[in-house]
Amino acid sequence: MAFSRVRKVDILRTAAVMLGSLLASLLLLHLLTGRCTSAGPLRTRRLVSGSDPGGYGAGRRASRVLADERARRVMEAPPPGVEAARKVSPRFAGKVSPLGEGSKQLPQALIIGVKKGGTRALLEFLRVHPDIRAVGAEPHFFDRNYDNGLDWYRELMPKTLEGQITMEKTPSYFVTREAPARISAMSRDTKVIVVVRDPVTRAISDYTQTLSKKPDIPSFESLTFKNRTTGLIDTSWSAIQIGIYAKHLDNWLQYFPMEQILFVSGERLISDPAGELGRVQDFLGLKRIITDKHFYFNQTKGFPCLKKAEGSSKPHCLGKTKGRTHPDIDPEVVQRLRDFYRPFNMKFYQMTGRFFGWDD
Ligand SMILES: Nc1ncnc2c1ncn2[C@@H]1O[C@H](COP(=O)(O)OS(=O)(=O)O)[C@@H](OP(=O)(O)O)[C@H]1O
Repeated sequence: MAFSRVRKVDILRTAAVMLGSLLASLLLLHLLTGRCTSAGPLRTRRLVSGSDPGGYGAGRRASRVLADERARRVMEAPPPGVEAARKVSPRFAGKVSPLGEGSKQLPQALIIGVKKGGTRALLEFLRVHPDIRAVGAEPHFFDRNYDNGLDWYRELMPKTLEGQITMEKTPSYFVTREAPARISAMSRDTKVIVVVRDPVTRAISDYTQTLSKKPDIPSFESLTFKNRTTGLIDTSWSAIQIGIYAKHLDNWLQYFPMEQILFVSGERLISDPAGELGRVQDFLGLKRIITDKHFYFNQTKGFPCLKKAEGSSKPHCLGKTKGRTHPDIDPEVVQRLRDFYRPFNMKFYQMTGRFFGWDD
């Protein structure tokens, strides 16, 4: 009797110990799972904007960590059937390479204009940033090639790692009526950047480019006016039309809030490239990696150049077609154009909240 009571106590004690350790294991398992889930996706911004003051090194290290993260995600990817069943937004539908070197994404940021504003300089400078990947040529997707479809467009893009920003520049988007609606249909979150320049110098620069291709065109002065004697400006001439920034911006504001549009001063991009690049990096949510250390002023070219271009250790200035000598234009015509643009410029300063100083 006594013996069987002892046995019963033993059995109960053993059962209690087993139950206890089972509960402890369950608790441990719960804690571990909870921890993994709450870690969530690795955010690039946190990685690149950490306190490591390593400049380029920090950015590259961040990209390496991101590559590891990408590899981990590929390893953890659900079976193909499960993934296919998920509704994937077009932006993230790029194929992931089995080697983990990235995938093509639709751009999250675009340089939309203006023609002759300094768009090439801005893109070349931005490409130095380790978290920006950009296509070199102008895709002209939202104006000329829209019928080719988003898959065609995505295919043009360079591969990116998680957290890197894909960009392209096509300066004609700013003046293309359909562009904002189309870009918004791709993604309402797209960030757009407009490099603006004094509309009078911009018009002359535009004309200089056309003249270099077709030396027989009429003079700038004669193209400017519908009727020179009455002084009526020909606003249908694209060189003039493009500079009515307030009008084009109105169209963009139908689709994008002002916070998603950044205006870069084409003049300051030349006089203080690092300053303007600082604003652009902030706008894109990137660490300010491109600083004045990256530029030098090339006296022969008369423009700022990169000490090291993207993927090279050599200094790099833009090509011969950037920074052309402009023909002399009749000062009276220049003055007439200044008078013409002044009210539009004032409206544009008001709309953007930035004074560009073209009317001093
Ligand atoms: N760093 C640097 N180097 C050379 N050129 C520079 C630079 N920064 C701005 N710019 C100005 O860029 C003007 C050309 O603008 P875009 O690149 O937008 O032209 S285009 O629309 O792509 O044809 C070009 O216009 P032009 O001077 O009339 O040729 C330049 O004034």
